[in-house]
Amino acid sequence: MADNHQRRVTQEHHHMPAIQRHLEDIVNTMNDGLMVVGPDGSLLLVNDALCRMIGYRRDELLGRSCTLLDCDSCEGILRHGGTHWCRLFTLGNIHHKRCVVMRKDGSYVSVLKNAAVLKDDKGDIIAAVETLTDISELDRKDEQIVRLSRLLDSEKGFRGIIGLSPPMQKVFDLTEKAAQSDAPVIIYGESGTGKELIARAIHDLGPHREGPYIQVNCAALNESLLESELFGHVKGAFTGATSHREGRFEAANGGDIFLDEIGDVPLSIQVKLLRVLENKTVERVGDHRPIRVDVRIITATNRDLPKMVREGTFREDFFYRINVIPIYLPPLRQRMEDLPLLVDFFLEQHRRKGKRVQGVHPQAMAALMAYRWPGNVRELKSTLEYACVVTEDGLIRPEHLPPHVMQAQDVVCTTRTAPSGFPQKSTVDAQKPHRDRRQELIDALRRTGGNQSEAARILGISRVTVWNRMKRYQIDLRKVIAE
Ligand SMILES: Nc1ncnc2c1ncn2[C@@H]1O[C@H](COP(=O)(O)OP(=O)(O)OP(=O)(O)O)[C@@H](O)[C@H]1O
Repeated sequence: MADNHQRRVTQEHHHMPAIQRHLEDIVNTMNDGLMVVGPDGSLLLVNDALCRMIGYRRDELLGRSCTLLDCDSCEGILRHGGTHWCRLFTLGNIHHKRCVVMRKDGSYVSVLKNAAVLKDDKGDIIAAVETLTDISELDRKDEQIVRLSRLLDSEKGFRGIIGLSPPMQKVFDLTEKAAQSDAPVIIYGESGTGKELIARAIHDLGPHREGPYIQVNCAALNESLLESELFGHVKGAFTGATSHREGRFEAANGGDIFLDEIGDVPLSIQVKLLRVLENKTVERVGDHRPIRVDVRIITATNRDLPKMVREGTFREDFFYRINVIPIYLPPLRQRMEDLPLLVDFFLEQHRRKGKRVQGVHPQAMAALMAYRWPGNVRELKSTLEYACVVTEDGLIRPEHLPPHVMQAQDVVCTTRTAPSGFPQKSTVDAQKPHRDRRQELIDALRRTGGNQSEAARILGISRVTVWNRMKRYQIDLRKVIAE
Protein backbone atom coordinates (compact mmCIF):
# COMPACT_ATOMS: atom_id res chain seq x y z
CA MET A 1 0.00 0.00 0.00
CA ALA A 2 2.75 2.47 1.09
CA ASP A 3 4.86 1.35 -1.86
CA ASN A 4 2.01 2.07 -4.29
CA HIS A 5 1.59 5.53 -2.87
CA GLN A 6 5.34 6.23 -3.12
CA ARG A 7 5.36 5.03 -6.74
CA ARG A 8 2.47 7.34 -7.62
CA VAL A 9 4.16 10.38 -6.02
CA THR A 10 7.41 9.64 -7.89
CA GLN A 11 5.52 9.37 -11.21
CA GLU A 12 3.71 12.62 -10.54
CA HIS A 13 7.01 14.37 -9.80
CA HIS A 14 8.36 12.96 -13.02
CA HIS A 15 5.60 14.79 -14.93
CA MET A 16 6.07 18.12 -13.14
CA PRO A 17 8.41 19.85 -15.64
CA ALA A 18 5.93 19.05 -18.45
CA ILE A 19 3.04 20.38 -16.35
CA GLN A 20 5.00 23.53 -15.52
CA ARG A 21 5.30 24.19 -19.25
CA HIS A 22 1.50 24.33 -19.30
CA LEU A 23 1.27 26.60 -16.29
CA GLU A 24 0.05 29.45 -18.44
CA ASP A 25 -2.77 27.33 -19.92
CA ILE A 26 -3.68 26.20 -16.43
CA VAL A 27 -4.00 29.71 -15.02
CA ASN A 28 -5.91 30.77 -18.11
CA THR A 29 -8.61 28.16 -17.48
CA MET A 30 -9.35 29.70 -14.10
CA ASN A 31 -12.53 31.68 -13.60
CA ASP A 32 -10.86 33.91 -11.04
CA GLY A 33 -8.47 36.66 -12.00
CA LEU A 34 -4.84 35.91 -11.15
CA MET A 35 -1.79 38.12 -11.08
CA VAL A 36 1.81 37.77 -9.95
CA VAL A 37 3.39 40.97 -8.71
CA GLY A 38 7.08 41.70 -8.19
CA PRO A 39 8.36 43.27 -4.95
CA ASP A 40 8.39 46.67 -6.69
CA GLY A 41 4.72 46.29 -7.52
CA SER A 42 5.13 45.56 -11.24
CA LEU A 43 2.82 43.02 -12.82
CA LEU A 44 4.80 39.93 -13.89
CA LEU A 45 1.98 37.61 -14.90
CA VAL A 46 -1.76 38.03 -15.44
CA ASN A 47 -4.33 35.49 -16.58
CA ASP A 48 -7.17 35.85 -19.10
CA ALA A 49 -9.85 36.12 -16.41
CA LEU A 50 -8.12 39.13 -14.85
CA CYS A 51 -7.83 40.85 -18.23
CA ARG A 52 -11.56 40.28 -18.82
CA MET A 53 -12.46 41.44 -15.33
CA ILE A 54 -10.65 44.77 -15.56
CA GLY A 55 -10.91 45.32 -19.31
CA TYR A 56 -7.18 45.50 -20.23
CA ARG A 57 -5.19 43.50 -22.79
CA ARG A 58 -2.35 41.43 -21.33
CA ASP A 59 0.34 43.58 -23.00
CA GLU A 60 -1.20 46.69 -21.44
CA LEU A 61 -0.72 45.19 -17.99
CA LEU A 62 2.59 43.36 -17.96
CA GLY A 63 5.40 45.49 -16.53
CA ARG A 64 2.98 48.19 -15.31
CA SER A 65 2.53 48.97 -11.64
CA CYS A 66 -0.32 47.17 -9.91
CA THR A 67 -1.44 50.57 -8.55
CA LEU A 68 -3.23 51.03 -11.87
CA LEU A 69 -5.91 48.79 -10.34
CA ASP A 70 -6.43 51.50 -7.70
CA CYS A 71 -7.45 48.84 -5.18
CA ASP A 72 -9.14 50.60 -2.24
CA SER A 73 -7.43 48.50 0.43
CA CYS A 74 -3.95 49.09 -1.07
CA GLU A 75 -4.56 52.81 -1.24
CA GLY A 76 -5.08 52.91 2.51
CA ILE A 77 -1.66 51.40 3.13
CA LEU A 78 0.20 53.79 0.85
CA ARG A 79 -1.60 56.76 2.35
CA HIS A 80 -0.64 55.75 5.84
CA GLY A 81 3.03 56.09 5.03
CA GLY A 82 3.86 52.38 4.67
CA THR A 83 7.35 51.57 3.42
CA HIS A 84 6.21 48.71 1.19
CA TRP A 85 4.00 49.33 -1.80
CA CYS A 86 1.66 46.76 -0.34
CA ARG A 87 0.93 45.44 3.14
CA LEU A 88 0.88 41.97 1.67
CA PHE A 89 4.69 41.93 1.78
CA THR A 90 4.67 42.40 5.54
CA LEU A 91 1.59 40.30 6.27
CA GLY A 92 2.64 37.32 4.12
CA ASN A 93 -0.89 36.58 2.95
CA ILE A 94 -4.42 37.94 2.65
CA HIS A 95 -7.57 35.84 2.96
CA HIS A 96 -10.98 36.70 1.60
CA LYS A 97 -10.56 40.45 1.68
CA ARG A 98 -13.40 42.44 0.09
CA CYS A 99 -11.99 45.25 -2.03
CA VAL A 100 -12.84 47.38 -5.01
CA VAL A 101 -10.57 47.70 -8.06
CA MET A 102 -10.79 50.03 -11.04
CA ARG A 103 -11.40 48.84 -14.60
CA LYS A 104 -9.71 50.44 -17.61
CA ASP A 105 -12.87 52.44 -18.38
CA GLY A 106 -12.80 53.96 -14.87
CA SER A 107 -15.71 51.91 -13.52
CA TYR A 108 -15.23 49.87 -10.36
CA VAL A 109 -15.62 46.17 -9.67
CA SER A 110 -16.00 44.54 -6.24
CA VAL A 111 -13.67 41.63 -5.71
CA LEU A 112 -12.74 39.11 -3.06
CA LYS A 113 -8.99 38.95 -2.79
CA ASN A 114 -6.71 36.09 -1.71
CA ALA A 115 -2.99 36.58 -1.81
CA ALA A 116 0.29 35.03 -0.70
CA VAL A 117 3.96 35.90 -1.07
CA LEU A 118 6.36 33.61 -2.94
CA LYS A 119 9.84 33.10 -1.43
CA ASP A 120 13.10 31.77 -2.84
CA ASP A 121 15.22 29.04 -1.22
CA LYS A 122 16.81 31.59 1.12
CA GLY A 123 13.40 32.74 2.29
CA ASP A 124 13.54 36.10 0.51
CA ILE A 125 10.32 37.33 -1.00
CA ILE A 126 10.50 37.29 -4.78
CA ALA A 127 6.89 37.99 -5.70
CA ALA A 128 3.28 37.84 -4.58
CA VAL A 129 0.45 35.93 -6.17
CA GLU A 130 -3.10 37.29 -5.94
CA THR A 131 -6.42 35.87 -7.04
CA LEU A 132 -9.43 38.11 -7.49
CA THR A 133 -13.02 36.83 -7.56
CA ASP A 134 -15.58 39.17 -9.09
CA ILE A 135 -18.34 39.59 -6.47
CA SER A 136 -20.25 42.48 -8.04
CA GLU A 137 -23.21 40.14 -8.61
CA LEU A 138 -23.08 39.21 -4.91
CA ASP A 139 -22.97 42.90 -4.01
CA ARG A 140 -26.03 43.57 -6.14
CA LYS A 141 -27.87 40.71 -4.40
CA ASP A 142 -26.83 42.08 -0.99
CA GLU A 143 -28.27 45.48 -1.90
CA GLN A 144 -31.44 43.81 -3.12
CA ILE A 145 -31.76 41.92 0.17
CA VAL A 146 -31.38 45.16 2.12
CA ARG A 147 -34.05 46.84 -0.04
CA LEU A 148 -36.46 43.90 0.21
CA SER A 149 -36.03 43.45 3.94
CA ARG A 150 -36.68 47.15 4.32
CA LEU A 151 -39.95 46.63 2.44
CA LEU A 152 -40.92 43.54 4.44
CA ASP A 153 -40.01 45.33 7.61
CA SER A 154 -42.00 48.42 6.70
CA GLU A 155 -43.87 48.18 9.99
CA LYS A 156 -40.70 49.06 11.82
CA GLY A 157 -39.37 51.22 8.97
CA PHE A 158 -35.81 52.34 8.63
CA ARG A 159 -34.52 52.18 12.21
CA GLY A 160 -38.00 53.03 13.47
CA ILE A 161 -38.53 55.76 10.87
CA ILE A 162 -41.60 55.03 8.76
CA GLY A 163 -41.76 55.90 5.07
CA LEU A 164 -42.10 53.92 1.86
CA SER A 165 -42.63 56.94 -0.39
CA PRO A 166 -39.85 57.56 -2.95
CA PRO A 167 -38.64 60.78 -1.23
CA MET A 168 -38.31 58.97 2.12
CA GLN A 169 -36.54 56.02 0.49
CA LYS A 170 -34.09 58.55 -0.95
CA VAL A 171 -33.62 60.04 2.53
CA PHE A 172 -32.89 56.56 3.98
CA ASP A 173 -30.35 55.79 1.22
CA LEU A 174 -28.59 59.09 1.79
CA THR A 175 -28.69 58.63 5.56
CA GLU A 176 -26.94 55.26 5.24
CA LYS A 177 -24.29 56.74 2.96
CA ALA A 178 -23.80 59.86 5.08
CA ALA A 179 -23.41 57.71 8.19
CA GLN A 180 -20.38 55.95 6.71
CA SER A 181 -18.42 59.15 6.26
CA ASP A 182 -17.01 61.51 8.86
CA ALA A 183 -18.16 64.65 7.04
CA PRO A 184 -20.62 67.08 8.67
CA VAL A 185 -24.27 66.34 7.86
CA ILE A 186 -27.07 68.90 7.90
CA ILE A 187 -30.71 67.87 8.02
CA TYR A 188 -33.26 70.32 6.64
CA GLY A 189 -36.95 69.93 7.25
CA GLU A 190 -40.00 71.51 8.79
CA SER A 191 -40.74 70.97 12.45
CA GLY A 192 -41.92 67.43 13.23
CA THR A 193 -40.59 65.77 10.06
CA GLY A 194 -38.24 63.47 11.95
CA LYS A 195 -34.91 65.34 11.86
CA GLU A 196 -33.99 64.08 15.31
CA LEU A 197 -34.67 60.49 14.27
CA ILE A 198 -32.45 60.82 11.19
CA ALA A 199 -29.64 62.36 13.25
CA ARG A 200 -29.81 59.45 15.68
CA ALA A 201 -29.81 56.94 12.81
CA ILE A 202 -26.65 58.55 11.40
CA HIS A 203 -24.93 58.07 14.74
CA ASP A 204 -26.19 54.50 15.17
CA LEU A 205 -24.98 53.50 11.70
CA GLY A 206 -21.75 55.49 11.67
CA PRO A 207 -18.14 54.86 12.64
CA HIS A 208 -18.65 56.62 16.01
CA ARG A 209 -21.60 54.44 17.06
CA GLU A 210 -19.67 53.05 20.03
CA GLY A 211 -18.87 56.61 21.15
CA PRO A 212 -21.17 59.14 22.83
CA TYR A 213 -24.13 60.83 21.12
CA ILE A 214 -24.77 64.30 22.45
CA GLN A 215 -27.76 66.41 21.48
CA VAL A 216 -27.99 70.16 22.02
CA ASN A 217 -31.03 72.27 21.23
CA CYS A 218 -29.39 75.53 20.23
CA ALA A 219 -32.66 77.52 20.28
CA ALA A 220 -33.47 76.71 23.88
CA LEU A 221 -30.57 78.65 25.45
CA ASN A 222 -29.50 82.27 25.35
CA GLU A 223 -26.12 83.25 23.90
CA SER A 224 -23.94 83.01 27.02
CA LEU A 225 -25.60 79.85 28.33
CA LEU A 226 -25.25 78.21 24.93
CA GLU A 227 -21.57 79.11 24.78
CA SER A 228 -20.76 77.54 28.13
CA GLU A 229 -23.04 74.57 27.37
CA LEU A 230 -21.14 73.85 24.16
CA PHE A 231 -17.58 74.64 25.20
CA GLY A 232 -17.65 74.40 29.01
CA HIS A 233 -16.22 76.97 31.39
CA VAL A 234 -13.60 77.29 34.08
CA LYS A 235 -14.28 78.26 37.65
CA GLY A 236 -14.74 82.03 37.97
CA ALA A 237 -15.20 82.59 34.21
CA PHE A 238 -18.39 84.51 34.96
CA THR A 239 -20.66 85.19 37.92
CA GLY A 240 -22.16 81.89 38.95
CA ALA A 241 -19.35 79.76 37.48
CA THR A 242 -18.51 78.20 40.83
CA SER A 243 -16.72 75.19 39.40
CA HIS A 244 -15.10 73.94 36.20
CA ARG A 245 -17.60 72.47 33.77
CA GLU A 246 -17.02 70.22 30.79
CA GLY A 247 -18.75 71.37 27.61
CA ARG A 248 -20.93 69.22 25.35
CA PHE A 249 -18.17 69.03 22.72
CA GLU A 250 -15.79 67.46 25.22
CA ALA A 251 -18.54 65.11 26.34
CA ALA A 252 -19.03 64.08 22.70
CA ASN A 253 -15.34 63.30 22.15
CA GLY A 254 -15.00 60.13 20.07
CA GLY A 255 -18.66 60.33 19.08
CA ASP A 256 -21.20 62.58 17.38
CA ILE A 257 -22.76 65.87 18.44
CA PHE A 258 -26.20 66.85 17.14
CA LEU A 259 -26.78 70.60 17.10
CA ASP A 260 -30.52 71.02 16.61
CA GLU A 261 -31.98 74.36 15.43
CA ILE A 262 -28.55 75.49 14.15
CA GLY A 263 -30.26 78.40 12.33
CA ASP A 264 -30.95 79.95 15.74
CA VAL A 265 -27.29 80.09 16.81
CA PRO A 266 -26.05 83.68 17.28
CA LEU A 267 -23.31 84.91 14.92
CA SER A 268 -20.73 85.13 17.73
CA ILE A 269 -21.14 81.42 18.50
CA GLN A 270 -21.08 80.54 14.81
CA VAL A 271 -17.51 81.92 14.70
CA LYS A 272 -16.53 79.69 17.61
CA LEU A 273 -18.16 76.63 16.07
CA LEU A 274 -16.34 77.33 12.83
CA ARG A 275 -13.08 77.30 14.76
CA VAL A 276 -13.95 73.92 16.28
CA LEU A 277 -14.63 72.51 12.84
CA GLU A 278 -11.39 73.88 11.44
CA ASN A 279 -8.99 73.18 14.31
CA LYS A 280 -10.72 70.26 15.99
CA THR A 281 -10.13 71.97 19.34
CA VAL A 282 -12.35 73.77 21.85
CA GLU A 283 -11.55 76.38 24.45
CA ARG A 284 -13.52 76.53 27.69
CA VAL A 285 -15.02 79.93 28.49
CA GLY A 286 -12.45 81.80 30.62
CA ASP A 287 -9.50 79.71 29.43
CA HIS A 288 -7.41 79.79 26.29
CA ARG A 289 -5.90 76.33 26.39
CA PRO A 290 -7.12 74.37 23.38
CA ILE A 291 -8.64 70.97 24.13
CA ARG A 292 -8.54 68.45 21.28
CA VAL A 293 -11.85 66.90 20.33
CA ASP A 294 -12.62 64.25 17.74
CA VAL A 295 -16.31 64.80 17.06
CA ARG A 296 -18.50 64.57 13.99
CA ILE A 297 -21.05 67.37 13.74
CA ILE A 298 -24.64 66.74 12.70
CA THR A 299 -26.87 69.81 12.48
CA ALA A 300 -30.54 70.38 11.74
CA THR A 301 -32.76 73.33 11.04
CA ASN A 302 -36.19 74.27 9.79
CA ARG A 303 -34.84 77.62 8.57
CA ASP A 304 -33.78 78.61 5.05
CA LEU A 305 -30.03 78.95 5.73
CA PRO A 306 -29.03 80.11 2.22
CA LYS A 307 -31.55 82.94 2.60
CA MET A 308 -30.16 83.77 6.03
CA VAL A 309 -26.66 83.88 4.51
CA ARG A 310 -27.91 86.32 1.87
CA GLU A 311 -29.51 88.43 4.57
CA GLY A 312 -26.34 88.40 6.68
CA THR A 313 -27.87 86.62 9.68
CA PHE A 314 -25.87 83.42 9.11
CA ARG A 315 -22.13 83.31 8.39
CA GLU A 316 -21.33 82.16 4.87
CA ASP A 317 -18.05 80.43 5.84
CA PHE A 318 -19.79 78.52 8.62
CA PHE A 319 -22.64 77.59 6.29
CA TYR A 320 -20.25 75.99 3.79
CA ARG A 321 -18.50 74.13 6.61
CA ILE A 322 -21.68 72.47 7.91
CA ASN A 323 -23.53 72.10 4.62
CA VAL A 324 -21.30 69.27 3.38
CA ILE A 325 -23.90 66.48 3.23
CA PRO A 326 -27.38 68.03 3.18
CA ILE A 327 -30.39 65.76 3.76
CA TYR A 328 -33.82 67.22 3.01
CA LEU A 329 -36.74 65.73 4.93
CA PRO A 330 -39.95 66.27 2.96
CA PRO A 331 -43.01 67.60 4.80
CA LEU A 332 -45.73 65.01 5.38
CA ARG A 333 -48.12 66.73 2.95
CA GLN A 334 -45.67 65.94 0.13
CA ARG A 335 -45.68 62.20 0.90
CA MET A 336 -49.24 61.49 1.87
CA GLU A 337 -48.88 57.88 0.72
CA ASP A 338 -46.89 57.36 3.94
CA LEU A 339 -49.77 58.56 6.12
CA PRO A 340 -51.68 55.23 6.35
CA LEU A 341 -48.42 53.48 7.28
CA LEU A 342 -47.70 56.05 9.96
CA VAL A 343 -51.26 55.72 11.27
CA ASP A 344 -50.85 51.92 11.55
CA PHE A 345 -47.48 52.37 13.21
CA PHE A 346 -48.71 54.79 15.86
CA LEU A 347 -51.94 52.85 16.53
CA GLU A 348 -49.87 49.70 17.02
CA GLN A 349 -47.80 51.58 19.59
CA HIS A 350 -51.02 52.38 21.48
CA ARG A 351 -52.15 48.75 21.27
CA ARG A 352 -48.84 47.65 22.73
CA LYS A 353 -49.43 49.98 25.64
CA GLY A 354 -52.64 48.06 26.31
CA LYS A 355 -55.14 50.47 24.72
CA ARG A 356 -58.13 49.08 22.88
CA VAL A 357 -57.69 50.31 19.30
CA GLN A 358 -59.75 48.84 16.47
CA GLY A 359 -58.64 51.13 13.67
CA VAL A 360 -59.67 54.23 11.74
CA HIS A 361 -63.11 54.63 10.16
CA PRO A 362 -62.82 55.34 6.38
CA GLN A 363 -64.38 58.78 6.82
CA ALA A 364 -61.87 59.70 9.51
CA MET A 365 -59.09 58.40 7.29
CA ALA A 366 -60.36 60.62 4.46
CA ALA A 367 -60.21 63.59 6.84
CA LEU A 368 -56.65 62.71 7.86
CA MET A 369 -55.68 62.45 4.19
CA ALA A 370 -57.26 65.84 3.41
CA TYR A 371 -55.51 67.74 6.19
CA ARG A 372 -52.20 69.45 5.39
CA TRP A 373 -50.29 68.59 8.58
CA PRO A 374 -48.38 71.78 9.32
CA GLY A 375 -46.87 70.05 12.38
CA ASN A 376 -45.99 67.04 10.20
CA VAL A 377 -45.53 63.59 11.76
CA ARG A 378 -45.41 64.99 15.30
CA GLU A 379 -48.86 66.50 14.76
CA LEU A 380 -50.20 63.25 13.31
CA LYS A 381 -48.84 61.35 16.30
CA SER A 382 -50.52 63.65 18.80
CA THR A 383 -53.75 63.71 16.77
CA LEU A 384 -53.94 59.93 17.03
CA GLU A 385 -53.09 60.07 20.71
CA TYR A 386 -56.00 62.45 21.20
CA ALA A 387 -58.30 60.24 19.11
CA CYS A 388 -57.34 57.11 21.07
CA VAL A 389 -58.28 58.89 24.29
CA VAL A 390 -61.67 60.14 23.13
CA THR A 391 -62.91 57.08 21.24
CA GLU A 392 -64.99 54.80 23.44
CA ASP A 393 -65.09 51.59 21.43
CA GLY A 394 -61.58 51.86 19.96
CA LEU A 395 -62.75 52.83 16.45
CA ILE A 396 -61.57 56.31 15.45
CA ARG A 397 -64.40 58.20 13.75
CA PRO A 398 -64.37 61.79 12.34
CA GLU A 399 -65.81 63.15 15.60
CA HIS A 400 -62.78 61.80 17.46
CA LEU A 401 -60.39 63.99 15.51
CA PRO A 402 -59.43 67.41 16.90
CA PRO A 403 -61.72 70.14 15.51
CA HIS A 404 -58.92 71.92 13.64
CA VAL A 405 -58.14 68.75 11.66
CA MET A 406 -61.77 68.51 10.56
CA GLN A 407 -62.21 72.26 10.00
CA ALA A 408 -59.08 72.61 7.94
CA GLN A 409 -60.55 70.43 5.19
CA ASP A 410 -62.27 73.40 3.52
CA VAL A 411 -59.12 75.52 3.70
CA VAL A 412 -57.01 72.69 2.30
CA CYS A 413 -59.14 72.37 -0.81
CA THR A 414 -58.47 75.97 -1.72
CA THR A 415 -54.80 76.32 -0.80
CA ARG A 416 -52.03 75.90 -3.30
CA THR A 417 -49.68 72.95 -2.92
CA ALA A 418 -46.36 74.21 -1.60
CA PRO A 419 -43.47 73.88 -4.02
CA SER A 420 -41.31 70.89 -3.27
CA GLY A 421 -37.90 70.66 -1.70
CA PHE A 422 -36.99 73.45 0.60
CA PRO A 423 -38.48 73.63 4.06
CA GLN A 424 -40.99 76.39 4.38
CA LYS A 425 -43.77 77.46 6.65
CA SER A 426 -47.00 75.64 6.06
CA THR A 427 -49.57 77.66 4.16
CA VAL A 428 -52.36 76.54 6.46
CA ASP A 429 -50.45 77.29 9.63
CA ALA A 430 -49.29 80.62 8.27
CA GLN A 431 -52.85 81.53 7.37
CA LYS A 432 -54.12 80.92 10.89
CA PRO A 433 -54.78 84.30 12.56
CA HIS A 434 -52.43 84.96 15.46
CA ARG A 435 -55.46 85.37 17.73
CA ASP A 436 -56.39 81.68 17.07
CA ARG A 437 -52.86 80.42 17.61
CA ARG A 438 -52.59 82.33 20.88
CA GLN A 439 -55.90 80.93 22.13
CA GLU A 440 -55.02 77.42 20.93
CA LEU A 441 -51.79 77.58 22.92
CA ILE A 442 -53.50 78.93 26.03
CA ASP A 443 -56.08 76.10 25.85
CA ALA A 444 -53.37 73.49 25.48
CA LEU A 445 -51.35 74.92 28.38
CA ARG A 446 -54.46 74.95 30.56
CA ARG A 447 -55.27 71.35 29.69
CA THR A 448 -51.79 70.25 30.64
CA GLY A 449 -51.57 72.31 33.83
CA GLY A 450 -48.83 74.43 32.27
CA ASN A 451 -46.65 71.56 31.04
CA GLN A 452 -45.05 73.01 27.89
CA SER A 453 -43.82 69.70 26.49
CA GLU A 454 -47.30 68.18 26.84
CA ALA A 455 -48.85 71.26 25.23
CA ALA A 456 -46.38 70.94 22.37
CA ARG A 457 -47.40 67.33 21.84
CA ILE A 458 -51.10 68.19 21.78
CA LEU A 459 -50.56 70.94 19.22
CA GLY A 460 -48.09 68.96 17.16
CA ILE A 461 -45.40 71.62 17.41
CA SER A 462 -41.99 71.50 19.05
CA ARG A 463 -41.32 72.57 22.61
CA VAL A 464 -39.17 75.38 21.26
CA THR A 465 -42.06 76.65 19.14
CA VAL A 466 -44.28 76.65 22.25
CA TRP A 467 -41.64 78.62 24.06
CA ASN A 468 -41.22 81.06 21.15
CA ARG A 469 -44.97 81.56 20.81
CA MET A 470 -45.37 82.11 24.54
CA LYS A 471 -42.82 84.91 24.27
CA ARG A 472 -44.30 86.32 21.06
CA TYR A 473 -47.89 86.31 22.33
CA GLN A 474 -46.81 87.38 25.84
CA ILE A 475 -48.49 84.45 27.53
CA ASP A 476 -47.95 84.46 31.27
CA LEU A 477 -47.97 80.83 32.39
CA ARG A 478 -48.94 81.62 36.01
CA LYS A 479 -51.95 83.63 34.85
CA VAL A 480 -53.03 80.93 32.39
CA ILE A 481 -53.02 78.25 35.08
CA ALA A 482 -54.66 80.46 37.67
CA GLU A 483 -57.57 81.47 35.41
N1 LIG B 1 -41.05 58.95 9.70
C1 LIG B 1 -41.37 58.81 10.99
N2 LIG B 1 -41.69 57.61 11.49
C2 LIG B 1 -42.05 57.46 12.79
N3 LIG B 1 -42.10 58.46 13.67
C3 LIG B 1 -41.77 59.68 13.23
C4 LIG B 1 -41.38 59.92 11.87
N4 LIG B 1 -41.10 61.23 11.73
C5 LIG B 1 -41.29 61.79 12.93
N5 LIG B 1 -41.70 60.88 13.84
C6 LIG B 1 -42.06 61.14 15.24
O1 LIG B 1 -42.56 62.47 15.27
C7 LIG B 1 -42.05 63.19 16.38
C8 LIG B 1 -41.22 64.38 15.90
O2 LIG B 1 -40.03 63.92 15.29
P1 LIG B 1 -38.64 64.70 15.46
O3 LIG B 1 -38.51 65.22 16.86
O4 LIG B 1 -37.56 63.83 14.96
O5 LIG B 1 -38.90 65.92 14.47
P2 LIG B 1 -37.99 67.17 14.18
O6 LIG B 1 -38.01 67.37 12.71
O7 LIG B 1 -36.66 67.02 14.85
O8 LIG B 1 -38.82 68.34 14.87
P3 LIG B 1 -38.32 69.78 15.46
O9 LIG B 1 -37.72 70.55 14.30
O10 LIG B 1 -39.57 70.40 15.94
O11 LIG B 1 -37.33 69.48 16.55
C9 LIG B 1 -41.23 62.20 17.19
O12 LIG B 1 -42.08 61.65 18.18
C10 LIG B 1 -40.86 61.14 16.19
O13 LIG B 1 -40.69 59.91 16.81
